Amino acid sequence: MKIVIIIGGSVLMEDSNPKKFREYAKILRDLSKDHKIWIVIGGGKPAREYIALARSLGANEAQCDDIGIDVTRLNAKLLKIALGDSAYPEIAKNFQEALKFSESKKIVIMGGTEPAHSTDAVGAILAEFVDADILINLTSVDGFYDKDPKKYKDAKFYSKVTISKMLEVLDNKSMAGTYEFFDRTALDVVSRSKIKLKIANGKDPQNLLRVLKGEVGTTVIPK
Ligand SMILES: Nc1ncnc2c1ncn2[C@@H]1O[C@H](COP(=O)(O)OP(=O)(O)OP(=O)(O)O)[C@@H](O)[C@H]1O
Ligand SMILES: O=c1ccn([C@@H]2O[C@H](COP(=O)(O)O)[C@@H](O)[C@H]2O)c(=O)[nH]1
Repeated sequence: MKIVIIIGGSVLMEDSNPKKFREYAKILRDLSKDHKIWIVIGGGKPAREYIALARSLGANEAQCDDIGIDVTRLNAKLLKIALGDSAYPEIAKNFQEALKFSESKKIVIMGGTEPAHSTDAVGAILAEFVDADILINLTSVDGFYDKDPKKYKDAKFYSKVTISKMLEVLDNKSMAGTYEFFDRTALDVVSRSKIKLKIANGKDPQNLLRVLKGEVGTTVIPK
C-alpha cells in the first residue's frame, strides 16, 4: 500500500522527548518493509512560538506562515535523524520531490510547502499527488468530536464522519499558526479525490498500527 501519514507537531514536539521519535522510527521502519511511506510533520508549539514572535515584530501573514514552514522542516529533520538509513536523506520541499525521492524505496519526509494552509493540507495534496491508498492524520485528540474535546467535557466522539459534518462543526481559522484540527483546504482535496482518511491520536505511536487495523480513530467519509 501507499501510505501518507501526517504526524502533528502537537504529537512529536509535545515534550521534546527523544523516546517518542525512536518509537515512531521503529514502527515506520517496520511498516516500510511492506508499504511505501511518506510522512508529513507539523509545527507544534515551537512553530506557534516562532510565529507569535515574528508577528509581534511586524511580519505579515505570509511571512508568519513562511516561518511556520521552516519550523515544520526542522521538526521533519529530527524524525529523519531518528529514522537513520531508512529515511531519504533530504526533506522534500514540494510534491514533485516527494514523488521522485520515493523511487529510492526509502521513507520520504516533508514539512510545509507554501503559505496559507497547514501541514494537513500538505498531507492531503501529497496523498492525491502520489495516489495514496490511505491518508492518516495523527494528532493530539482521539479523532473528530461534535465540539472541541479540550474545551468541552461532554463532546461526542465520532468513529465515522462526513466532510460536510466536519465543515459544519469546525471553526476553521486561516491565520498563520491557527489552523486547527483539519483545515478547509485539506478537506476540499480529500473530498474532490475521495481520499481514504483516518484521524487518530498519535500520542501513543502504537496507534499508527491500530488505526491501520481500524481499531481506533475517526474514519472520514468524503461527502
Ligand atoms: N471538533 C473537534 N474535534 C476534535 N478536535 C478538535 C475539534 N475542534 C477543535 N479541536 C482541536 O483540534 C486540535 C488538534 O489540532 P492541533 O492543531 O492541536 O494538532 P496537530 O494538527 O496535530 O498539530 P500541529 O498543528 O501542532 O502540527 C486539538 O487540540 C483539539 O482540541
Ligand atoms: O504548507 C504549509 C505548512 C505550514 N504552514 C504554516 O506553518 C504553521 C505550522 O504548521 P501546522 O500544520 O499548523 O503545524 C501553520 O499554522 C502555517 O502557519 C504553511 O503556511 N504552509
